Amino acid sequence: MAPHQLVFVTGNRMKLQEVRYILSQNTDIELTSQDLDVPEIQGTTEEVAIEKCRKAAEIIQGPCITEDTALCFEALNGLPGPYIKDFMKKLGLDGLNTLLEGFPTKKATAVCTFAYSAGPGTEPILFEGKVDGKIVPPRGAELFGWNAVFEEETTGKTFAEMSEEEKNKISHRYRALEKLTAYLRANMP
Ligand SMILES: O=c1nc[nH]c2c1ncn2[C@H]1C[C@H](O)[C@@H](COP(=O)(O)OP(=O)(O)OP(=O)(O)O)O1
Ligand SMILES: [Mg+2]
Repeated sequence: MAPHQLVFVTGNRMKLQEVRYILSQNTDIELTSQDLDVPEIQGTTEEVAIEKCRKAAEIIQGPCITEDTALCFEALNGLPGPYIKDFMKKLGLDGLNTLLEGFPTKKATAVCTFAYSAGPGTEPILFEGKVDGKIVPPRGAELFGWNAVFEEETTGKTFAEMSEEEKNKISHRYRALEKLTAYLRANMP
């Protein structure tokens, strides 16, 4: 069987690295990438994901995948959600903790949404993966986004305290990619 080829449009090198790692463990997909920071609209995570993938397919004039990561705080009814990037930029990792001071719950869910477009003019399809945890003062190397302040529920470790292998076996991204690859297997044998 010929390997599948897929273009991942993302401006984030760490995402790309994790996606390459996960796909290389589980599939014969050959991933290429386009380093574009596609503008993101406001809306629900689903709306943001669909619109970004639609625009990415237009720009590259072909099939592609995009990915949106949201970090949803239970105490804030799901915020910052898809706006976590701006929150982190303005508040930093300590600020994410401060934000929850005074709230009884620090629970958070990491949500990864992949979108696949078969090409310009087609409706993107979404694949979602979630993992539960809570927001804690930073622990571990601060190499990727909010990894150091997200303590995963079942292990009690922050993502930053896990090896690449460990995170990529249980992460929101792994779970979303499982669904995407199952779809590709079923529809593009
Ligand atoms: O597993 C993760 N562990 C820790 N931090 C993470 C993770 N995954 C995304 N992140 C950060 C990156 C960005 O600050 C925000 C999501 O924003 P998001 O728009 O999806 O990512 P981005 O703009 O960096 O790349 P892209 O060009 O694919 O949109 O959360
Ligand atoms: Mg982005």
